[in-house]
Amino acid sequence: MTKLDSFLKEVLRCSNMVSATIHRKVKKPFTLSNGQLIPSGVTIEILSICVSSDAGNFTHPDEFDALRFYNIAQQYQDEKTGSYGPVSNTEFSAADSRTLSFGYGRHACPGRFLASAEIKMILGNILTDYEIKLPAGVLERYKNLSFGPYVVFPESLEKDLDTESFVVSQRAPN
Ligand code: HEM
Repeated sequence: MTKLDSFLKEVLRCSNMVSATIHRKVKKPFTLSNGQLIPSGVTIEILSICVSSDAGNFTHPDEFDALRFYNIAQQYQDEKTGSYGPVSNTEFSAADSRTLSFGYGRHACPGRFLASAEIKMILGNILTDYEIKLPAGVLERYKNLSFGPYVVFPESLEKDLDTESFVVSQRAPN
């Protein structure tokens, strides 16, 4: 399960549905350390995609590494107890300042634990009951398209999703 956790966290790090999270309406004006005034009434947001792809946070941040967080967690594992300790933040459902996938701090997503459990149940069923493969001749995943702050399927893929993009067949019962 720790490897699935790592895989899911890396999927959100690399292919989040949005490139910006933590939107806030400014109630009182304030000034940044570079002198820029942020007036009241405007909406600000954090470009989380810049945080999660920062080389200061992750080695080779542009690569998809399914075991990235699993390997980070190993560094924090207590040899005696086997637990990973609170500092690793490598669980899929952790609100993590290096990815911001679920936000961070007081307003971090409260639904992340439910989302994590649901996604794992769905994936568990798919992996148990189905064979999944790319269509013949296709060797890599389609490229994400960005539309404003949103990451969307390429238009052609939406049409083909059921038939061609993933060849899915149900396993015969044992
Ligand atoms: C993979 C699935 C999900 C992702 C990636 C996600 C991500 C986020 C993000 C980035 C925020 C903004 C945090 C902020 O502004 O600081 C948020 C807030 C929130 N999410 Fe989720 N979320 C997911 C699933 C869910 C589910 C399943 C629920 C409810 C059952 C939920 C309920 C909420 C609520 C109520 C807030 C507002 C929290 C607040 O403002 O205090 N989310 N979520």
